[in-house]
Formats: sequence, C-alpha cells, structure tokens
Amino acid sequence: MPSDAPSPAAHAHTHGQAAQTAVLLCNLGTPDAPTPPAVRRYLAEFLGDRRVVEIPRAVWLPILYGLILPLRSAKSAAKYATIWTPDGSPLKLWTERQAKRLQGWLGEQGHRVRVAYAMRYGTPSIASQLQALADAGATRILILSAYPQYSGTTTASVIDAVGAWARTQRHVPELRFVNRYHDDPGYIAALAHRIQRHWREHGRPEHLVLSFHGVPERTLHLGDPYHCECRKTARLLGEALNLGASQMTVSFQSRFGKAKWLEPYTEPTLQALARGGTKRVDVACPGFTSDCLETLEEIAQEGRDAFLAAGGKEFHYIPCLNDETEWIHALGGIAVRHMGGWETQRQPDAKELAAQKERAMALGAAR
Ligand SMILES: C=CC1=C(C)c2cc3[nH]c(cc4nc(cc5[nH]c(cc1n2)c(C)c5CCC(=O)O)C(CCC(=O)O)=C4C)c(C)c3C=C
Ligand SMILES: [Fe+2]
Ligand SMILES: [Fe+2]
Repeated sequence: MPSDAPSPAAHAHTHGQAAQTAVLLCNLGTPDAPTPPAVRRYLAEFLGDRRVVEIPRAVWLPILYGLILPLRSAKSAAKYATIWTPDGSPLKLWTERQAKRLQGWLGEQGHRVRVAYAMRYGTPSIASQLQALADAGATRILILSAYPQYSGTTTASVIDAVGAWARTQRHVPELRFVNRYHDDPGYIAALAHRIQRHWREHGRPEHLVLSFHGVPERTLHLGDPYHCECRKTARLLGEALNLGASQMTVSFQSRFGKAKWLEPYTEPTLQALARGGTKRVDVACPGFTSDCLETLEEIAQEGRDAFLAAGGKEFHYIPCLNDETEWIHALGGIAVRHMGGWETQRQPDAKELAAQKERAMALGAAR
C-alpha cells in the first residue's frame, strides 16, 4: 500500500523541481556483528530469500530454522570474528568507501549525482536507502549492483528488493538497473592491473586460480547466465594478462548444502595443483569486488591451509578491487553509461556562460 504520509520531497515533486539523479551501490550484506545472534539474524534473512534457496518453503523453512540456523550461526560467527576490523565488516567498509570515492569521481567529472550504498541483507537496507534518497529529492535512481556477473540468486534479488520498496510509494522515481558488467573493459583492465601489481611486488606464480562464488549447477540448466559470464570474465582477464590455458584455472567456491554446485570446486582444485607438483599458486576472486568473509577467510586462510597441507610451498591471495583507483574509474564509467540521457552534467553558471559568450565573440572578431 502506498504510504500517504507527506514526505519532505512531495512538494518538490509536484511542483516540477529539476530532476535529481542518484546512484545506489548495492552489495550482498553482512552481519552487524561477528556474534551468533547477529549472524543468525543475517543468515535468516539471506537464506530465507527464495531467490537464494530455490526449495519449496514448506520443505526449506523447517530445515533452515530447525537445523541450519542453530548449527551454522555460531560456526559462521567464529569465522567472521577472524576477519572483523575495529570499524566493522570488511564487505560493508569497502562498499561504503567505494560509494564515497565514486561520488568524488563523478563530481570531478562534472556530474551532479548523489551516491549512496545499501546492503541486500542487513543494514543499511535497500528500502531505507531508497527512501532516504527519495526524501532528499532524488527523482531518478540508478541501481548499481556490486556483482559483475548476473545471477538470479544475487542481481535479481536486488531487483526484487527495489520492486518491494517501489510498491510502497505513490510517486515512484525513475529507476534503472545495471544487470552486469562482467565484460566491461574498465573492469577487466582494473582486475589485470590489480594482479600485475601483485606480481610486480611479489613475483609471479606457476599457476593462477580465478575463484568465483558458486551457485547450484541446476541454475545453469534453468538458464541462469552466471556460469557463462564468469567464464567470459576469466577468458578476457587471461587475455589481458597474456596467460595460456595451462597457466590458469577457473574454479567455484563456497558450496552450500548437499546439491551439486558449479564445478570445479576451489579447494580440491588447489589440492590437486599441489599434488601435481605446483609449488606456488596465486588466487584471485574477480567476482567479488570487495574483500569479505568468502575471500579473506575461505580463500586466504582455508584455501592457503589446504594448498600447503597438500604439499604446496607458496600461496598468495590477491586482494579484490576494493577502492583501487582504476576500479573506481571503471565503476564511474559504467554508471555514466547507464545514466545516459539523464542530463547529470552540471549546467554552467552565469559567470561561466558570460565567459563562454566572450570567447565566442572574440573568435568571431578574429575571423
Ligand atoms: C544457497 C546459498 C547461497 C548461494 C546461492 C549464494 C550465492 C552467492 N553469494 C555471493 C556472494 C557472497 N556470499 C557471501 C556469504 C555467504 N553466502 C552464503 C550462501 C549462498 N550464497 C552464505 C550462507 C554466506 C554467509 C557466510 C556463511 O555462513 O558461509 C558473501 C560474504 C558476506 C560477508 O559478510 O562477508 C558474499 C560476498 C554471490 C556473488 C553469489 C552468487 C553468484
Ligand atoms: Fe554467498
Ligand atoms: Fe563460505
């Protein structure tokens, strides 16, 4: 039901105030604290999303509440505790930093755009951030997901949350969605740059593993483009790095539950490389644009342990794009392209207009 409570922006809307554009950078989300109760709240929201677990509710909810939440909350909380920073969860901190730097870059380019960030699960929620932007006068909002590869489990779930908020509004802002940027040249170049910088500082590995978050294999057969988009990102990145097929492997991590997920799985891949005699392996996670539990704990800690235990000698985790300058510029380019036609460029003020006119007249006189 649309709310009839007057919003501060209502008057501006009805009286044709100039359009105001905003970008909402949406990431997955993270618990508010590395404690069992906070992780339980987060997991309940996350794993209760029917985009994420596509099992009929009547079957899934008893398993989730009877088994998964009681068992996993404490175990996950202990893992979160190993990556938590004094300022909070890395995923949220990096997303906040990206939004700030994106705002700065767009401003430098002369775009009048407000940038905010939101978390699909946990806080700040997508609904609360959209409401804040609308209340501040935003009439056009670009939804920019932190997922380069489209998946029904992630990208579409963000779209669901935006739609749910829109249903509560009488005057819905104009909305646009960036569904993917897995093959964006700026994104690929930023990844290549990140990896090459690591190699300049630490030397090169014998083998590079590109580990993407997994999804159930079934989603691929149902038409989810995620797998293809991960493969394409990896191919383009391999080309940018000039790596042959034998120097690089694509794998999928973070399997959840008993079903078959996309293969090959990351951990057995690392173990097989070690057993096959590879002494040094580097792992990068191009599908994660911010470091988080899945990269800092699952790869940089567990993955390292598995590789070394299987006989490997040297393991390097290459950090995510986070707030790398090349990445912020690429993100800015993606945003600007999708805002095309929204006239976000700042209009010249009276002084600038006068200067322009003078220059034009001087040119005319010189002719
Ligand atoms: C059925 C379960 C899951 C699917 C499908 C899934 C897809 C998916 N997830 C990401 C990105 C992230 N996932 C993260 C954590 C995480 N993922 C799942 C489960 C599924 N993910 C769980 C239960 C958790 C929580 C931790 C745990 O208990 O294991 C994170 C990290 C969040 C953080 O706080 O740091 C990210 C990022 C993608 C991109 C994706 C599909 C493409
Ligand atoms: Fe996940
Ligand atoms: Fe995990």
